[in-house]
Amino acid sequence: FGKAAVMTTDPLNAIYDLPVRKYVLLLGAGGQLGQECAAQLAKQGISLFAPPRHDLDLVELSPLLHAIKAHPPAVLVNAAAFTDVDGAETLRLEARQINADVPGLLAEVAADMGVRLIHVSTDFVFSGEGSTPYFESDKTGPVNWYGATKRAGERAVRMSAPETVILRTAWLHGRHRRCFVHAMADKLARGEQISAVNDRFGSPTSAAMLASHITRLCNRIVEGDAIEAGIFHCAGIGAASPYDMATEIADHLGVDRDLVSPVSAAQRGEIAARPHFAVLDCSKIARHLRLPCQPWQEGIRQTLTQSGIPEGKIA
Ligand SMILES: NC(=O)C1=CN([C@@H]2O[C@H](COP(=O)(O)OP(=O)(O)OC[C@H]3O[C@@H](n4cnc5c(N)ncnc54)[C@H](OP(=O)(O)O)[C@@H]3O)[C@@H](O)[C@H]2O)C=CC1
Ligand SMILES: Cc1cn([C@H]2C[C@H](O)[C@@H](COP(=O)(O)OP(=O)(O)O[C@H]3O[C@@H](C)C(=O)[C@@H](O)[C@H]3O)O2)c(=O)[nH]c1=O
Repeated sequence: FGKAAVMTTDPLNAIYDLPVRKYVLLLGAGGQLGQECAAQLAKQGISLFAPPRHDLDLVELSPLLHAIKAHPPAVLVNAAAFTDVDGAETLRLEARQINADVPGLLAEVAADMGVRLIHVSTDFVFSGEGSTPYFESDKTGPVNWYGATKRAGERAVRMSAPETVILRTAWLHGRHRRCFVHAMADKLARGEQISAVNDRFGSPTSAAMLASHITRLCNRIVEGDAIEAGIFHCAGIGAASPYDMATEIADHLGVDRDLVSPVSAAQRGEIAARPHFAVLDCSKIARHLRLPCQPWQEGIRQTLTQSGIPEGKIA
């Protein structure tokens, strides 16, 4: 008496309603990239299982691995990660578990079951010491713990499931989660002065573009097309500093570029080291998978527009 009966249903049960070997299993569905992937996959009418973290914590992986074995998807997209670069320096074990151990275990089951894995990685696997864009075959050399765990994830996945498509991306921005682009746009729209790093370069990437490429790959795999495996760089084309991004945002808004003050990375006083020049060459994905990337400026404007900040709003 006095105790209410609690009915619990396993969220993983929903997998069994989907067409075996014809659906996409998406992890990290609540994240910046994951939300965009879920939206685009659903729009394409692809059968999808995209459990949020509160339904499926990847720290407890066995029920998921069991479900994949019992009812395999066509594709497993891993967009889940520990992405707090400074936080990873102290939460080392947690970062390693999500970024390296979990992908390795997923890859083992994917390979056993003949499921294609699409795994997302980062420009932070590189040291950033050079001054020319990185190719997929270039030597890695992470300068922080996040990058080290992501490189370990790449290695674990390739070892267990050589058929995996690894998409290395960079400096993601998008409409679904507050990011650098929104923070800068809000301040500039209020006429506030902002400071942005001008001695660090990367490849800012729109989550919408990356999700569109992932969706197209999923579509092809579900349809039974042969997709080349390996590492592919998939990012905004060109090199940009945060200062370049901020001035691009100012131009989009139609506000004075002088509101953006250049600062050095050293002046920001960050916890984790970051690569100085981690620009990605994205020609391989265009050539081999027929998925050309967009220039980084186009991506910034896409995110602003999709976030309800159209061009010249402030002018
Ligand atoms: N953001 C960026 O600039 C870049 C990201 N990448 C890579 O792209 C991919 C997507 O990143 P992005 O979307 O930006 O990252 P987000 O941090 O926005 O999303 C990551 C998702 O993973 C989830 N997650 C973390 N830990 C667990 C867990 N234990 N169980 C279940 N889910 C978990 C997070 O849950 P919760 O929502 O609760 O936090 C979140 O939904 C990652 O592989 C990342 O390394 C690569 C380059 C740049
Ligand atoms: C807030 C702020 C940031 N910045 C710079 C610092 C940094 O280089 C950049 C973006 O800030 P972030 O905090 O997002 O930086 P960071 O955590 O380094 O972002 C990284 O995240 C992980 C997950 C990745 O995989 C990387 O590709 C990269 O995107 O802008 C400024 O110059 N001024 C500012 O006011």
